[in-house]
Amino acid sequence: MPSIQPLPVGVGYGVVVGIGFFFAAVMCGISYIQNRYTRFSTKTSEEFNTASRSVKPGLIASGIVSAWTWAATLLQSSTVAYEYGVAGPFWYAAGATVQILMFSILACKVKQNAPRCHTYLEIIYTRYGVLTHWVFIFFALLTNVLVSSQLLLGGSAVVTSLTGMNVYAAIFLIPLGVCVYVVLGGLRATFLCDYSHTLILMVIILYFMFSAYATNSQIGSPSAMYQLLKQAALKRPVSGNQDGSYVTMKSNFALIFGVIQLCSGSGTVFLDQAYWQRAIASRPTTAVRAYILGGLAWYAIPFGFATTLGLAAVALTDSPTFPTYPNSMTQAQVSAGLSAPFAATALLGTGGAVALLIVLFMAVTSCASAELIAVSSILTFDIFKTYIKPAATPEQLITVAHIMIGVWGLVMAIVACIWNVIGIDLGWLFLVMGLLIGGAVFPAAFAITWKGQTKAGALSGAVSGLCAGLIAWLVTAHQYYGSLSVSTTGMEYPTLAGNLAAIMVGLIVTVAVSLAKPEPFDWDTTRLINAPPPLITTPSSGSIDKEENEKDDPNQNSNLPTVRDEEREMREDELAVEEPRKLRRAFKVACIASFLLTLSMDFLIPIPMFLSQYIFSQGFFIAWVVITFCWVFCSTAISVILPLWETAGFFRDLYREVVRGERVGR
Ligand SMILES: NC(N)=O
Repeated sequence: MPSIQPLPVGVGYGVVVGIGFFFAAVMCGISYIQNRYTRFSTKTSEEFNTASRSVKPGLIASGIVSAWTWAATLLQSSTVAYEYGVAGPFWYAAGATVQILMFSILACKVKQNAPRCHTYLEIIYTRYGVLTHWVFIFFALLTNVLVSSQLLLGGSAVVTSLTGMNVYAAIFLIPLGVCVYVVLGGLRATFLCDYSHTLILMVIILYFMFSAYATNSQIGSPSAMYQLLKQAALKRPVSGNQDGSYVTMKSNFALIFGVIQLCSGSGTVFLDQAYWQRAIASRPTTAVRAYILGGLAWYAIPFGFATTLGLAAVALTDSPTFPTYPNSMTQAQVSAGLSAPFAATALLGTGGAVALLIVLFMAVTSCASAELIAVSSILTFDIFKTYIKPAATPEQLITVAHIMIGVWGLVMAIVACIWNVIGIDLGWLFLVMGLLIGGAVFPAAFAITWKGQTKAGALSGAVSGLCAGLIAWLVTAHQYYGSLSVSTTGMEYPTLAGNLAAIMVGLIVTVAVSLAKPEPFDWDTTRLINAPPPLITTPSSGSIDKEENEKDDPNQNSNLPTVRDEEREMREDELAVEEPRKLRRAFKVACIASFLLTLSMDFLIPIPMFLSQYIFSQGFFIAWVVITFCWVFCSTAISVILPLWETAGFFRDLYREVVRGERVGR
């Protein structure tokens, strides 16, 4: 791949290895504090994989933001901004936010119908048995392998392009530090590292935004950006956009991209254990709030980043500071996701390149940590515990979970190498992913939301969706372009056809087959997943026996104020779980909020702007940029300030315990 290197190779190794191991050291410290001063020990399997189902909504929202922020969220969103103008970031963000909002419905249903599951595949196994379980394990792991390898593909392309670091070294070294810190900390500590990654991400996005729209000598204001985009449209008009303009929502290819994004994002959220794991880790009463907040906060990341760097790449292409000057970017560079790194370098020189490298590394590692622990849970609970050793002890489960994190780190690196060797880039993989997994989206979602779905419906929906997606994709590529190659199969129309066919056939077949031969089902079956045996006094009985609890407490610290607060919250959570009707209100909120927000983001705002063929005036563009800034600030408040505010009491108690050695409750 063509590369232009503003940074020395040592910076590449420094960021990839140095920051990775810095976070591993931070994780050691966090795990020590957690084991010493909280009720939750990282040495127990339940805590390692589910964070004891006790995480508050701000931290869950921050974890959702960080898991859903891929390398592509920064790179591909900037690519579509570079290719389609303002409509690209809009559709990237709107097309991939709605799935997180919709997932709030599933999060609530998990708490109501399977409150003690570790993975969504346990629900499939309990409802539909072994064959369907294996089919959905296939779709789940396919989703994880696509997402994980795509992270490394995009991340390594940029590291190599900016520093000249060997691409294969980058692919293997990026996950190394992440594996170490996930093994050390488990899910809860991963949330805390995710939080710090999100904080850095937000600061750097704001750094780029203020540079491009306020201080930079080459652009420096929304009106200067507007004028530069107008000039760019005269030299390089956008095909399919109204008058070739970069500042219009009337963009045919951006709309097509938005539809692909909607389909593919549905697969990569609904079939990725990482998002179920965040729902499972949530406190039952706040899971819905966490997903709505997480979705709204995430929207600002691709929207703010690409409205800045993607458009800056268009505006600065003819500037001597642009790395490819006097040429434009080649198609290979665009598809590899290099418009954002080139724009950062053109805007801010070496500082911009370093900031871009760091923000990208944060995105890749925080999402990789979510993928590692998600896959480790599937391999541990759905394969090892279900089929290899059903009587496994918690110690054996946690050992397997640790080993599987290493195994998956290796798998993701090997698959990313394969993509590199056969010439698959980020852009191709991004458009094709959804059609491979889309068939299983509705069958998986219905497994927890619709008691009318049958085993035959789930199985036939997923498999026929996959077949339909593959056929529609390949036939359309052949019909339109006369041959099947990496280039023709990565074009907009074939990938659109494949994505739509997979998801719609999956939906229609699962509903039709289930309704054709209904089978009775009661959610009590799934509510029993991992339920404690009767007659044993546990916190879930609603009456915590303090002595028993202290004996079981692996940290032996139950007289600490921090621990007493945690126990009180656990009692409240157990009551909510025992009485699922209490979650009905949350379910209503999830349905109303997610449908209204989806309707606004994907229809009421963009479609009239598309149909009216409106080209932004300078004033409208300025307002657009102001809204972008406001959204990024709100997102920072949700994902950075809210978790701090929620845990202020815990940190106050912790301070007293650590500094004053206090051990009695208030
Ligand atoms: N997570 C995404 N689709 O950027």
